[in-house]
Amino acid sequence: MDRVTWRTQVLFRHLHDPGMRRLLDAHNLQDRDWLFGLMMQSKLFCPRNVAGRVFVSPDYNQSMEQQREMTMKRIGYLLDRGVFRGWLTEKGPEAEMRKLAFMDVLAIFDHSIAVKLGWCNPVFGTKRHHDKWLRDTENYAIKGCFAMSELGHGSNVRGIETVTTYDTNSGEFVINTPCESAQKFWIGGAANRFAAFLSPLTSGRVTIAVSAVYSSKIGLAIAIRYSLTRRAFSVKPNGPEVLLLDYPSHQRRLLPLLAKTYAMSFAANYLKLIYVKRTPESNKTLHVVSSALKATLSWHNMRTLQECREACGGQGVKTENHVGHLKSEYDVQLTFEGDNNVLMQQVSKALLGEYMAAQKRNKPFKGFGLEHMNEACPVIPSQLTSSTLQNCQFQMDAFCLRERDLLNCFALEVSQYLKQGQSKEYAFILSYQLAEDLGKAFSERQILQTFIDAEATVPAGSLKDVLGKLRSMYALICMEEDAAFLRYGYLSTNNAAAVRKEVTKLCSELRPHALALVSSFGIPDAFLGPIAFDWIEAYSWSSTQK
Ligand SMILES: CCCCCCCCCCCCC/C=C/C(=O)SCCNC(=O)CCNC(=O)[C@H](O)C(C)(C)COP(=O)(O)OP(=O)(O)OC[C@H]1O[C@@H](n2cnc3c(N)ncnc32)[C@H](O)[C@@H]1OP(=O)(O)O
Ligand SMILES: Cc1cc2nc3c(=O)[nH]c(=O)nc-3n(C[C@H](O)[C@H](O)[C@H](O)COP(=O)(O)OP(=O)(O)OC[C@H]3O[C@@H](n4cnc5c(N)ncnc54)[C@H](O)[C@@H]3O)c2cc1C
Repeated sequence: MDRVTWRTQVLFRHLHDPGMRRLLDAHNLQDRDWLFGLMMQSKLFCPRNVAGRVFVSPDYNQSMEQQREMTMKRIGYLLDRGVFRGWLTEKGPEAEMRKLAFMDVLAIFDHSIAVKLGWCNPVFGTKRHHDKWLRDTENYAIKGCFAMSELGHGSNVRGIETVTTYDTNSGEFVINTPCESAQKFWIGGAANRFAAFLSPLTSGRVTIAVSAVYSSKIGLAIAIRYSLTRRAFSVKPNGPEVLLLDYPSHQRRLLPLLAKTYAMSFAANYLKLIYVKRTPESNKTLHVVSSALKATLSWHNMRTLQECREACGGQGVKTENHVGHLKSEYDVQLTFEGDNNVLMQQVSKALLGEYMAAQKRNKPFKGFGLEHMNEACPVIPSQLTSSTLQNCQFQMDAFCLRERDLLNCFALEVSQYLKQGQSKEYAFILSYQLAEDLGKAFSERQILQTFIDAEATVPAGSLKDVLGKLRSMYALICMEEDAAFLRYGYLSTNNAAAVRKEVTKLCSELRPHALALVSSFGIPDAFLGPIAFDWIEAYSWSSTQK
């Protein structure tokens, strides 16, 4: 890599706008940096010096038992420094947001420690149980686990077969496993009458959704930094080789994913807020939104990591460059805490329920953000100019039109099956394609709304201008990628061509900001990999012999 590029990189590194980091991380920035520092200063987090730069990352070459042992030692180190103070015993949004911030940071270091901390100490029950168990659980004096899934049933919780009866004589619960398929399975850390019983699952879905976004950020920070120093092929004889991110094709592979990651970062912050401010009345909405975002953000993460891994070529496969390894670590998030496809059914099922209720009571739509359906149906202009395409009202109109039409079609199809004599459950199952389209439309409209809300908090200026480009990139790449826009006629083929052209234009407009945008992720250099920096130095013969 030529020195000029590298010097520019070093200069550029501090050009990221601290305001953008504040907007993305949104809360507890000082707590986050404190915890990053705690991890970077301890040998337990495997600091490694590569060409004068320190990286921290678990040693994934250790055996499972060794890795488990190291995870517990790291937890002990963090416990002694008060990281878990109040996690279970302090109530209220402030304490929960601090815990969520720490979970974000821990997940950036290692998926396993975050899962261990986030899930393996659930304490359900009433005040009596909490008074007795929470303090010792928070101090890791006792460890719990959550044994809901069974060999025969995971998604279908109604189907679990274990039977618990209370023996009044002995004052004990008798837990009976009536058959092989009832054996408890997948009990994390092992070694709950229905909605209320399931609502504790929501906290896990919130933390999975948020951690998935941070995982995407790690992948993109590494892949985009690498694409700003890696060169391949010249375009004229004896000319310099071209920087990867100067190839329009490479921009098209990474920059729409960058825009989506920004959008989903705002959505994740919104999800945390509605979670910490939950009430019994908001439980259902929280369940539906957390189901939609857990599925959408974890799917996005896997797609982003795959693209970033390929964008780094062979270097993306090396464990120390994280991207390939993150794919295997985070794949499970599409399944545990609720299979993504099953959770997306919860979304379409709830929207259908709201639709039927509004029709039955002949009242306006209320809830799940469906209030837009009480307004006049949006009209998409026949000619889409660049300024129209980048206009947020047009973008929201297009997303609302898609959601409104799909919900109407879905409800109609289900009612037709009911008229044919199908049961409600089977009518729902047969209408799965519209249900899936609707779940996607709901999720993407939610995400766009949180982007627009975050953008509105930023005063006019260069930061707001870049955010506007990112929001347009998010909205337009969603329109380009979702066949529903053409299939159901929300966009004409000419309009679709205009959308595709505008995405390419936005790639070239965002290209100059790429390094600043990934530097605003709030992830210290030590948590990235060598190829994000001076990789020739990192892999030079002299460095590798140390
Ligand atoms: C780096 C990592 C990040 C940090 C880590 C943090 C740690 C935390 C996460 C990590 C976890 C690691 C270990 C993994 C643990 C697990 O996997 S635990 C087990 C998870 N299992 C599930 O999630 C099971 C999925 N299935 C279900 O939840 C249910 O079966 C169902 C599909 C939702 C219900 O289906 P069904 O039987 O058809 O009933 P419905 O009619 O659809 O629902 C009944 C009503 O209940 C409402 N409801 C359902 N769930 C909830 C909920 N969670 N909260 C609130 N309300 C809920 C639903 O909306 C229905 O309401 P009405 O329509 O109004 O009746
Ligand atoms: C690493 C790990 C840790 C875990 N930790 C825990 C834990 O601590 N506690 C706990 O209780 N559980 C835990 N689980 C279990 C986890 O919650 C279940 O794996 C998850 O809920 C999915 O259930 P399942 O594996 O039975 O898959 P299934 O429900 O059998 O799903 C298999 C496939 O069927 C599809 N499918 C299911 N239902 C439908 C439907 N109605 N319509 C269409 N398609 C459908 C799904 O989309 C999926 O593709 C863990 C799992 C793993 C992998």
